Amino acid sequence: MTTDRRVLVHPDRSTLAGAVAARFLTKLVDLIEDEGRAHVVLTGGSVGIEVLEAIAHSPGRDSVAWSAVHLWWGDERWLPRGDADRNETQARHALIDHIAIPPHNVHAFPASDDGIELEQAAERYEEALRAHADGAEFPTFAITFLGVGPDGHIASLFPDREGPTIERASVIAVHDSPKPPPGRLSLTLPLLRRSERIWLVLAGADKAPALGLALAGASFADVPAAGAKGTKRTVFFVDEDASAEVPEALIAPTSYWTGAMDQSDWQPETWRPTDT
Ligand SMILES: O=C(O)[C@H](O)[C@@H](O)[C@H](O)[C@H](O)COP(=O)(O)O
Repeated sequence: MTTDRRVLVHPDRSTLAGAVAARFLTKLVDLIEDEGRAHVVLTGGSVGIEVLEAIAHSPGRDSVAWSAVHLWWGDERWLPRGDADRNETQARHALIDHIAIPPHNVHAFPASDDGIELEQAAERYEEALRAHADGAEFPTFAITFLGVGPDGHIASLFPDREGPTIERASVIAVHDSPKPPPGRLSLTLPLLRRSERIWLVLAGADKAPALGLALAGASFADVPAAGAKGTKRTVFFVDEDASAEVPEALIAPTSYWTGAMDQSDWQPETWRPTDT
């Protein structure tokens, strides 16, 4: 078993979303069979939501015992409950409204019209996490999805802000997000890194430089995606445009061949497709 980071390249974002959805459902069924329950962290962003839509449209969707799944978010935008730009709203429309998951298993961040301040909202979410920790400090996240911004941000941890380097807290209030809205809530890297599997999903040529830097050893203060590392697996699911600056050695052989790969080099026995 390796915790090395792996890059899986797909021809386009639609194929990427479909492939991640298929992997997710298969893995989730196995995890529930093995562990009895699975805590999953969702992400906002267009690619993350497309993945949720692909899950909702998958024939395997209803093969999951959703009552054994708990859904969390890696971050949230400080907007009124039900606002179309909230990650929760988009995830409900894309997937949650279409699956038989108990409402108390869906752990949304507080909203800006809940009558509390951003800092109190961060405290409340941390309390909710601790309340579902099964005797540990926090739940063990089986799979954490993360989108990646063109600047390498993940969740609401942005370069040139204090968020990526915060060690003392697990859930923080963000007041100065360069990506609107300025007010956000975010899990911090120490909490995200408790995830067994971190699945980063990104597409588009504008993501290529940040991905290349993240995989080439940039510091997570400069490129927060560089700090995303699961305890068991870290997989970057990308489309071909986003893979343009990925070191060749990190691109896992996939069912999709880019022009750069020489098919004669692939020894299928050295790569386990279920290795995610
Ligand atoms: O609240 C958010 O905006 C997300 O959590 C953010 O971290 C997002 O995942 C990235 O900005 C990538 O977004 P795209 O997939 O749309 O590029």
